[in-house]
Amino acid sequence: MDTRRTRRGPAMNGDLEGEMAGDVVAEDEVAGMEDLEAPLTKAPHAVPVVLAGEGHMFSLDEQALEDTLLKKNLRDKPVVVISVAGAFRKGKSFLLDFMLRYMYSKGSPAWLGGDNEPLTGFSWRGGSERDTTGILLWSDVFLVDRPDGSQVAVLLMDTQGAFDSQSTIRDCATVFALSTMTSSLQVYNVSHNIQEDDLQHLQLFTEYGRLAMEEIVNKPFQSLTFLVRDWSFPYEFVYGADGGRHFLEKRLLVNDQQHEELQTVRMHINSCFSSVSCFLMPHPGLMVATDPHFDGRLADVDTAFKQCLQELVPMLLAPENLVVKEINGTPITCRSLVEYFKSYMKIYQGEELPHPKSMLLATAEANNLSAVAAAKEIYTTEMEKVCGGDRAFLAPSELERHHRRVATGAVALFRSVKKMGGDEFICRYQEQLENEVEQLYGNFVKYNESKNIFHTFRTPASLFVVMLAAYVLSGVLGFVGLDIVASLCNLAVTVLLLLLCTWGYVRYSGEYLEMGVLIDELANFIWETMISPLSEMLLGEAARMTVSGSLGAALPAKSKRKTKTN
Ligand SMILES: Nc1nc2c(ncn2[C@@H]2O[C@H](COP(=O)(O)OP(=O)(O)OP(=O)(O)O)[C@@H](O)[C@H]2O)c(=O)[nH]1
Ligand SMILES: [Mg+2]
Repeated sequence: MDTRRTRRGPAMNGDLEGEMAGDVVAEDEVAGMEDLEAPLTKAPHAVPVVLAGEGHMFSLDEQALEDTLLKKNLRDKPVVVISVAGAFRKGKSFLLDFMLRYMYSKGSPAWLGGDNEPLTGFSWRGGSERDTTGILLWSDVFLVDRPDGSQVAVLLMDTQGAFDSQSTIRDCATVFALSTMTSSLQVYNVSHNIQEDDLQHLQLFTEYGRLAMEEIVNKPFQSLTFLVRDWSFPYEFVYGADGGRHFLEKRLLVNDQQHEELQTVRMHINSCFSSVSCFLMPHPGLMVATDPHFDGRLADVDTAFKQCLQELVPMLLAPENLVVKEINGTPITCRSLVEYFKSYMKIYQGEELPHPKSMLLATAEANNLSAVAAAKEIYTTEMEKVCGGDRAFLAPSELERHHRRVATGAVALFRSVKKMGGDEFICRYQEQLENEVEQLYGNFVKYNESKNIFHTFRTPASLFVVMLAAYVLSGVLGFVGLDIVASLCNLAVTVLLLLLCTWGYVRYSGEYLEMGVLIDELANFIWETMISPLSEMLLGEAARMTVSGSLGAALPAKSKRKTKTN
């Protein structure tokens, strides 16, 4: 009997202990049928499966996940995953522990428990610092018989609260997205009201989830329930599911008078989930919210809260209300859930997904980027005026002068636009602008060079010069009797002529561009290694001769003058 007690729920209702009747069975009780006599020691507990590691990286404890889900009696059962997510310190784990009580009570009307039982299960506590980290599953997966005769495995999932002081937006988005992607029902725990920022964060996080899903189906996620805690306006919308439905209809209403921003967020939520509902929960009482010694006993909880729990928990967990997890319309078993978990996790550990950012960072980035784009636009337009398609070739020094002038103007324009993010942030974007402008200038330089007629004709000129030289050489060699070498020169003339014709055809037709590039490279090589050094040498020689000639002519005149003055 002792061992069985350890195997039952941690917050068992005394009167329910020992009862096995009903249609809900903790999985290890079924598993245990095979080896009932084996010593059973480990009490049901929360199993961390997604662990928050150093450097804001999450890792998956595959072993723990497999140990929880791949038990013989479970692995091929369709799985129902109920997750609770939302901001930190808002009673998520506390609520999950009531769900555990319900699951362990196997449908008993007295599932809520006795007045003086402390609430145990997933770790919860008072205080202002976060408690839950990563994602945890309850070690007992509950096998439930549904009214249609099918048996499903029910898994409860607790998640790290969002927006605590140690998590980045990316951390929050990852936990929320992972839990939404792997659950059939996501309970979005919000406080007091459904505010616009709650909707915006939901939009951001679900979009982050959608990115990681391979095939985007119409509705990537299943059910979403907004759970509004500490609802204070029952005179407008009554507590519970009914009031919640009316309240949500109003909150998610899309109409033409709304700003586009408000419409988009609502349409996004409707497009992401197959069903969306809402439940309005009253305040649980001051003892729950403020007493450091409160241990979860019902005696200290307000009656209205308890009444609502009696409505909420069966609404989520009663056998007839359970919805099997589906991905792309296919029901998922515990075994496939393990695989999905692994592959989703890999995507979030990789670097291919964009990093969600805080609102300020995203806005600052957007307005700095748009200022960069405007400045680049000005630079391009002004430079086009100087050396665009309809302009003639410009001397490189002149082009550079214009570049300096226009680039300075573009940077000045960037600086003059009002931007968010602070000086250091803005400087980064200014540097980016300067680099991009330099790249654009590089393109303008190349474009300008292509307009240089000498540059354009460098290839045919090089080929022609070599061809002429080979032709003359072949004549001279033939004349002195070196016929074999002369024939080789003639062959070179033919090859060069063929290359010249091919180059002309490529330029004219725009076909076989690779061949054109090869011929250009060959001609460039000839130019750089033969023609250019030779012409420089000849020009240098000619200049030297001219200078020495003019000096020679000038010297006697100078000496004449000298003698005259003397
Ligand atoms: N005001 C209020 N407090 C609640 C409610 N439910 C639970 N609490 C209290 O909120 C505190 C935090 O409860 P937890 O369940 O640990 O909250 P959590 O959302 O899991 O917190 P993290 O794990 O840090 O994200 C506890 O002191 C609870 O007594 C509620 O509906 N309203
Ligand atoms: Mg918690």
